[in-house]
Amino acid sequence: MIELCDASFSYRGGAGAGPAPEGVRNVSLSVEAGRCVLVCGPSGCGKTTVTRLANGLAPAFFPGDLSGRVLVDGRDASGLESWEMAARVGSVFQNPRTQFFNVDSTGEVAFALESLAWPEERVRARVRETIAELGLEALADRSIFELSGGEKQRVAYAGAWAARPANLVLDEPTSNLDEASIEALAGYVLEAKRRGTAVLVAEHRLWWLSEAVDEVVVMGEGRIVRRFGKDAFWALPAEELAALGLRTRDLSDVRAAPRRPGARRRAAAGGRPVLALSGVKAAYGRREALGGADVRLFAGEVVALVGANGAGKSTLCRAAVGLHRESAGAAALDGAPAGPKERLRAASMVFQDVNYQLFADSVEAEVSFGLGKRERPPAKRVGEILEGLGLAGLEERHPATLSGGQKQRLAVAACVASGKRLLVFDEPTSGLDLGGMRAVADLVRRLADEGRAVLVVTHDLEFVARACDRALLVEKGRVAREAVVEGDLAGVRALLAEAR
Ligand SMILES: Nc1ncnc2c1ncn2[C@@H]1O[C@H](COP(=O)(O)OP(=O)(O)OP(=O)(O)O)[C@@H](O)[C@H]1O
Ligand SMILES: Nc1ncnc2c1ncn2[C@@H]1O[C@H](COP(=O)(O)OP(=O)(O)OP(=O)(O)O)[C@@H](O)[C@H]1O
Repeated sequence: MIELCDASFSYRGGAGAGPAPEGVRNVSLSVEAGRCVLVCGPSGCGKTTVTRLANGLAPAFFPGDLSGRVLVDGRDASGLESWEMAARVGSVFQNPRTQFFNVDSTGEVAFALESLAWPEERVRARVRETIAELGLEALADRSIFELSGGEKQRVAYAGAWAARPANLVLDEPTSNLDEASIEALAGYVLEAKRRGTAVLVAEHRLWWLSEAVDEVVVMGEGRIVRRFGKDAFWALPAEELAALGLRTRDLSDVRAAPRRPGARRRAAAGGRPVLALSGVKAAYGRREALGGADVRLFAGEVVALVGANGAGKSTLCRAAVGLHRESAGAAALDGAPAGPKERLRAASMVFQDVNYQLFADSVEAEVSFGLGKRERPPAKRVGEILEGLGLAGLEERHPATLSGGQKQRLAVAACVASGKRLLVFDEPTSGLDLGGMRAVADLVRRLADEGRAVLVVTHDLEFVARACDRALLVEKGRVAREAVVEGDLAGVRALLAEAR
């Protein structure tokens, strides 16, 4: 059982402008055994901070001032040793990469059990059982560094689940997962509840929790602003959920924003693509990740790369912009053969894990970081980009102190400021609330309408509906099929169904 009693937390050194600069204020909630409480609300409202209080990371790893009380199984969290906390609370972080203590996946699943000093035989048996239960056989004994984003998230969940802790704390556990894995996770949460586990989840995306959730706590600017029981929450009209920044998988945007036919016509007429990849192969050591992928991307269009976790989407993007050298195949920019270096010069990319690409010491400096003097946008343009992505007021903040969604939008801002013609975004809306997703979608759309070519890896159907012209299904390292985005997204849905 997890209880927060009038808990307030301010990050030390985190004070500054922007929403909820102080972390969270006067939060009271309780998650009883066998129940699931969802914490939601717009980006920066304090969801992650609530999960950090529940698993003791704040203040143990995130220094700050805590008042009020946090109780885990009736014990004051501040009095629990870190191993005791780990034994009681299994956690999945917003960014799974930051939670691994081991370099291999199986070691990571065993880690919590070893910390509890279980005998070796018992650890082995439980690890085997957990891997089988979660269907992770293909990911066993792999280097953590060599897993795709979704694969990391699944290993993180297995690590949290292995010890069958009495409490689970999940911070946006679906942000990198494909549809099948999200459904599976929903099933595990139900199973955990059935076994009496208390489950606290921070999320923007709601549909996968429709069966599991018992109580919904909505936050705004660091405080709890509303609370609902399960039935009252699901009875709320869609507009009200949208006003709270929540993602209900409303796909009506696809009708509200008719696709621009220009780019598609050019593509159909066999015009010259900005980027053409044909038969591109790429590998990590001996593991083949791309087995002959073809992509044609035209100026003025946004093309989605969809497909299962581990299908090769991120690798395809890295190869497209010259960051991962292909072992075979051809690439061209505007019809002329282009090697990796030329593509790297022509393109800008936002990585799936944006923590790898935030380098500057302020939000404002980050937007022009790495650009030559002549390429730097004027201050007014930087201001406009930040404003458009809901980051106005955070200019002076250090990027490391931003919430997950704020970091994500900052990386997008920097990519946009580069002024390059070929833009590649790897899951730019994972972990974004409705407003953030729409801001990124509209910005991406505008960039394409201005004549740029945009490639986006995404599992986010709402984003596809709002921003994309076409979707390409990546399957086992190849582009297997494509669909035009229109109407009820039937074509894209069929692609995703095939991906499973
Ligand atoms: N390490 C930190 N240092 C200083 N301030 C922080 C830190 N982490 C978060 N904050 C600030 O605390 C507030 C709450 O952030 P938190 O990460 O809890 O929000 P969130 O609701 O999880 O956001 P998101 O949906 O974007 O992940 C924000 O204003 C954020 O900028
Ligand atoms: N650094 C690496 N070293 C070795 N193998 C890797 C590495 N990165 C990815 N892989 C493997 O290559 C394959 C393709 O990974 P990639 O990251 O391109 O997939 P993805 O479609 O983007 O997945 P996700 O939706 O989970 O992000 C997967 O089998 C993955 O395990």
